[in-house]
Amino acid sequence: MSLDLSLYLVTDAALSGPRGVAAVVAEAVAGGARIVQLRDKNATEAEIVDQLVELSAVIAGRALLVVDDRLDAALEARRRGARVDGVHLGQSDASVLDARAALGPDAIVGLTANRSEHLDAVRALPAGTVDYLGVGVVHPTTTKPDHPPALGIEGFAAFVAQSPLPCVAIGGVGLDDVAPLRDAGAAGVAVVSAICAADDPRSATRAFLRAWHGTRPPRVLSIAGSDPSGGAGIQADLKSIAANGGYGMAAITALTAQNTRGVRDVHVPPAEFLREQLDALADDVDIDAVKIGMLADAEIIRTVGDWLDRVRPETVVVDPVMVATSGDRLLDTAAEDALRDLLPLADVVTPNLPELAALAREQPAQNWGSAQEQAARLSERYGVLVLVKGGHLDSAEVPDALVGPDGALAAFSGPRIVTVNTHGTGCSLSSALATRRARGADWATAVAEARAWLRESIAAASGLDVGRGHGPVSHFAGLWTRGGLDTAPTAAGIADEWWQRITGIRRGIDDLPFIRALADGTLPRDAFVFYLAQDALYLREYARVLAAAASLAPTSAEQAFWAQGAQGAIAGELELHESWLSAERTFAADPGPVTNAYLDHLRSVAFGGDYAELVAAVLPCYWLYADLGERLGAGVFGAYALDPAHPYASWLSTYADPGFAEANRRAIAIVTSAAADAAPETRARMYAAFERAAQLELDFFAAPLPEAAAVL
Ligand SMILES: Nc1ncnc2c1ncn2[C@@H]1O[C@H](COP(=O)(O)OP(=O)(O)OP(=O)(O)O)[C@@H](O)[C@H]1O
Ligand SMILES: Cc1ncc(CO)c(N)n1
Ligand SMILES: [Mg+2]
Repeated sequence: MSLDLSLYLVTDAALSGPRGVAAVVAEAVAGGARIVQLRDKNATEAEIVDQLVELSAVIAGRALLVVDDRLDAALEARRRGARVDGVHLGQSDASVLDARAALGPDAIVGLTANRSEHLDAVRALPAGTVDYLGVGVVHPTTTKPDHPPALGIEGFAAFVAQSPLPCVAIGGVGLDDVAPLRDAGAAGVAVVSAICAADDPRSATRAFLRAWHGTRPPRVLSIAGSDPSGGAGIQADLKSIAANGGYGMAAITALTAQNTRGVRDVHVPPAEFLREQLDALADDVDIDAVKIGMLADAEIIRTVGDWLDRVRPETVVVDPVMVATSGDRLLDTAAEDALRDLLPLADVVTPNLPELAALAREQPAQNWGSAQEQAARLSERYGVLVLVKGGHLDSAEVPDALVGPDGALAAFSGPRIVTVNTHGTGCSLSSALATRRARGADWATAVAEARAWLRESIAAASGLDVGRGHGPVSHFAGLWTRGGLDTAPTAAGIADEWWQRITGIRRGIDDLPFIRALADGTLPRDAFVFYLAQDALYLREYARVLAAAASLAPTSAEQAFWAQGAQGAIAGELELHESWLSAERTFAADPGPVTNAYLDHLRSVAFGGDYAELVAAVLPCYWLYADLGERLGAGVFGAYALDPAHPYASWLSTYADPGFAEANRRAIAIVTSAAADAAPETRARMYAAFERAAQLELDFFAAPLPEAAAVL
């Protein structure tokens, strides 16, 4: 193990209290202490040997173990099989030369020093005799009653500047001293009472380490599967960690063949190789946080659990990848049991609703309140915090809650972003959470920060245009924008986003009684004729608006397209209307309130003279009718809609016509290209005009048949 002196624990039996030195050492090492000095001036040689044997077992190779002064005890403990890495000697203790000779070249030999003559003596020694100097006391302390005058931070800095060896600051070191001592050149800080007397030595140790590492990016390890599409798995984890200020590493548990539309195959390398990956890292890198994702089977899960139990990283987040988007369970029973056994080794587990139910061995919660109660039971049972994710709720808001054994500790919510690009959101959230925590945030703050980053990434996902299924989030969108690397969204990405953002409207249209009855032919004739009469009035004005778009078009091709659209609205579609309304009566109806509202919207946008905004406003009429016509013509609403004997077959065939579909594709391309080229604020106005028109399309279909309608 490398000589990491950053957090050097010196034991004190009295301060450790009834729980004992070994318990304090176990917690401090779990908190990240990487070197421990057993120091007990009152113990006998035999007692020191026994303590070294006990501490060696407790530390289990996760930290270096040295003993203060007692060279013989170190040798005896080694003879009894203990791992004792070295000794720390005072100026009046055995000579460092004897210690080096007795312990060998790989041992750790430390020496107390605090005067310039001590440095002269060290310089006179053969190179490699002493590995580090313990320099203090920094402040007056009771743990070393006979200490020399305190150096203070400045005195320590002056001494370090003269020292040929790494210097560990010792004596009265408190949390506030850590950064100044580090900045003064310390190789580490030796802490006694601030950890030995702490109620929670693990947290106290972590606090010292956070103070020592300051803004160094946390080293975050993802233990997960590979997703070649980059949206989930270790690929998403590494991007999420980096985007949230961490240094990402990854040990791969499984290889998947997947894309934005699903998983085709999974290959699971031998668990032993995963162990090799994990040990290789732990032997070399101090890992600040671990995020655990896809673990394919029980053996893989147990391998990770054994490693976690040995290494005890400061932060562990488990994202239980147990249920596929399709709802299929991804793990067999043995693996699910093994995953439950892993939970006590984690700080937080981040299940979505199906995964929460699976872990709790209960039915899926039917509402958000019961989901949080289920999470509290899981938290209580396994001693782990639960970030229950509400993304799968069919609600306009997307809630998440950080839940402990007594219920929600923090609740979060925000409007659902209407998009299909949510592949890997769970992976990304959990990795961001682990990173934010490792940067020093408390859990609730870390969740809030991770959510905010993820929201920004989801919202920007349409700009990536990756795959034709559920696309990935844009992990660096915020950084790209703030760094001037803003990538304008693509036309395809905008089409996807706009279409998704009106999902509610589209579902609303499909659910309308008018549409249902139109599809199955049960729509009363007078209701249909009323709709057609209003539509005729609408189309006559719509044709004028399209002509206005033609007059504003920036290219002749677009001018021709909109002019042709105007002609089609008057000739082609009205032909249908005249067949029902008779030529002389086609425009006889009075425009209803919705007809007026829709035409007012189009006219006001046309009057504004902004071409991009105007073509966005006319697009829903193309897109929603083409979509409806295509699905009716495909039998989505029932095969009867395809029957030539259908009472409204002429309407259905007009909007299922391939020519209309082509015109729609062309209109989408023109509008979304204009949006992609537009400034963000213009793009926002375009979308607003588009969404307003889409809503008016729904209102138009839903317009109730007036009691005394001038039905023709
Ligand atoms: N459409 C959305 N709008 C806003 N936030 C979202 C949306 N979808 C997901 N999120 C955020 O992402 C988090 C995780 O997403 P989700 O609920 O899909 O988890 P998951 O099912 O585990 O994801 P994955 O399939 O990647 O594992 C949610 O808790 C929520 O915070
Ligand atoms: C490798 C991998 N891990 C996690 C998920 C969950 O999104 C996925 N799709 N692929
Ligand atoms: Mg998930």
